[in-house]
Amino acid sequence: QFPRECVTPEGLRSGRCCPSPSGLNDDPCGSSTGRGQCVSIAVDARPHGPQYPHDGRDDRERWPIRFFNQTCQCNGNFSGSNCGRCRHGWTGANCDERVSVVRRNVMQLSTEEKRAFVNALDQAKRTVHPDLVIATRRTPEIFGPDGLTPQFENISIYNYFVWTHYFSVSKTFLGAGQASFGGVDFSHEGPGFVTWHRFHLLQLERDMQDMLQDPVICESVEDYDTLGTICNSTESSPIRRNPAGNVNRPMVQRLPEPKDVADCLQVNAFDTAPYYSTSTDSFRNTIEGYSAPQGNYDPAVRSLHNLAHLFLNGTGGQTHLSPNDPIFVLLHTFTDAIFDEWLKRHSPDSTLYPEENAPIGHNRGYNMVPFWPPVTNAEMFLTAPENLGYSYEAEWPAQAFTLTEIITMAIVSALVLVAVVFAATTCAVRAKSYKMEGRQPLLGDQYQRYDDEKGQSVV
Ligand SMILES: O=C1C=c2cc(C(=O)O)[nH]c2=CC1=O
Repeated sequence: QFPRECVTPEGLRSGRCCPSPSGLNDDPCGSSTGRGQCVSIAVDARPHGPQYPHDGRDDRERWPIRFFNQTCQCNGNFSGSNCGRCRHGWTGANCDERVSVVRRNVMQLSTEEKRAFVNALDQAKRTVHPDLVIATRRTPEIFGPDGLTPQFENISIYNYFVWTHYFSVSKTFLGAGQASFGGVDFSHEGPGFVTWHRFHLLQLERDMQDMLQDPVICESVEDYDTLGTICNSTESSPIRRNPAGNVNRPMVQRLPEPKDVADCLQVNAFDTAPYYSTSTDSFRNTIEGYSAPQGNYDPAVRSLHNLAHLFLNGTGGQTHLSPNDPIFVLLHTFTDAIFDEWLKRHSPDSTLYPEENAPIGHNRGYNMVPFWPPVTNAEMFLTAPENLGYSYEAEWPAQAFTLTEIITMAIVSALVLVAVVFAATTCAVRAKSYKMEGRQPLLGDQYQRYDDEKGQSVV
C-alpha cells in the first residue's frame, strides 16, 4: 500500500511520501525534469452514507491521510508514486505515445498461452513486490512496541493483490474486548464496487500475475478482528474449492447465464439511492449480484458476480480471502468487461456516479482504499479503450429493445399504418370519382413503373 522508502520513522512522522524516481537522488517526484511535484493531499470531505456510524475510529477513513498527507502530483501523462512511470494507456520516455492492450478471452487461449498465463501468476506469487510494502498494525501501533520500528512488511505481488482486497473489506476495530464493526466495506456494496475492482486488476496487471494451488494468506480473520491486528504476509493452508457443492444453498449451485449478462446490460441507471446492496434498478447492484439480473432488488437473490463467488463454495466464496483463489482474476476481469460494455452502451456522464451519501469509501471523489498513490473512484468511471489503454476480446449479446422502446415502436408503426391506409383510401376514392367524371388518373393501372420495366422489384 505504501512505497518502501516512505515507511521510515521520519517519513511517517512527517506524513510526506514524495520519493525520487529511481536512479535520481533528492529529486522528489522528478520535479527537476517537470514530471511532478510534492503536494498536500486534499481528501474529499463530502458526507458518506449512514451505514458507517463510527467516524474517527478507522485508519481507512479519509484515505490515506491517517498515514500520509503529502504525495506526488504528476504532470501530464506521468504517473506513479514518484512520477517515474506513465498513466495507463501511455508509454515512452515522455509518456506521450499511446499504448493499447487487448485482454484476451481465456476460452480462446491455446494450451501454451494458458500455461504462460498460469506461469505468470505463479511467478507473481513468488516475487516480492518491488516497490510496495504493507502495514501490519493499525496507526496507533504503527511504530511498534519500542516506538521506533515501523510495522510494515514485504509482500509478493500476488499476495499484495490478496491483501489489498482483505484490507478493504476488514471490520473496524473498536477496542480490545469489543465486537468489531462489520457493517463496513470499502470495495463492495456500493458504487465503488466496479471502480475499485477495476483498479485492483489494473494494479495486478501492471505488477504481474499470480499463483495456482498455492497457500492462502489473510486466513486468521477472527484474530485480526478481535485483537485489532492486521493480516500480514504469512501463508497458511491451501486454497479450497467445491463448485456447486453448497448443499445448504441450492440457489448458489449454478453459475450465472448469458441471458443474465444481457439483462443486466439493459439496466439504465448506474446506481440508485441508497447506493448500497439494497439498491433497486441499479446497474451496479445488479452486476455485483444483490439484485435480480433485470435490476429488481430482492434480498433472497444472489446473481452475476456474487453468484459466481458463492458457486465456488470455498476460498473464492469468502470475501476476506477470495483473491487467494486465482480464478478471482478471471471472474473479476469478466465483471470488468461487462462494466466496460455498460459504459460503452450508456455513455454516462461522470455526474451519474454519486458524489455523496454513498457508503464510506464509495463517493465519486473518495480515494480508493488502500491504493497508493491516491486514486479516486471517478478516475475509473471511464471507458477503458479510450482512457485506460485496454480493451476486451469479447462478444456481447445484441442489444435487445427495452419495454419503452418496444411500446414507442408499436405506436409509431400503428400511426404509419393508419396514415398509409388513409392515403390509399383517399386515392382510391379520388380515382373512382375521376373515372366517374370521365377523367383518367394521372398514374392509372395502365402505366408501369420504370423499375418494373427493368425487372426490378417494386415497393
Ligand atoms: O469474495 C466474495 C465473496 C462473496 C460472497 C458474497 C455474497 O453475496 O454472499 N459476495 C461476495 C463478494 C466477494 O467478493
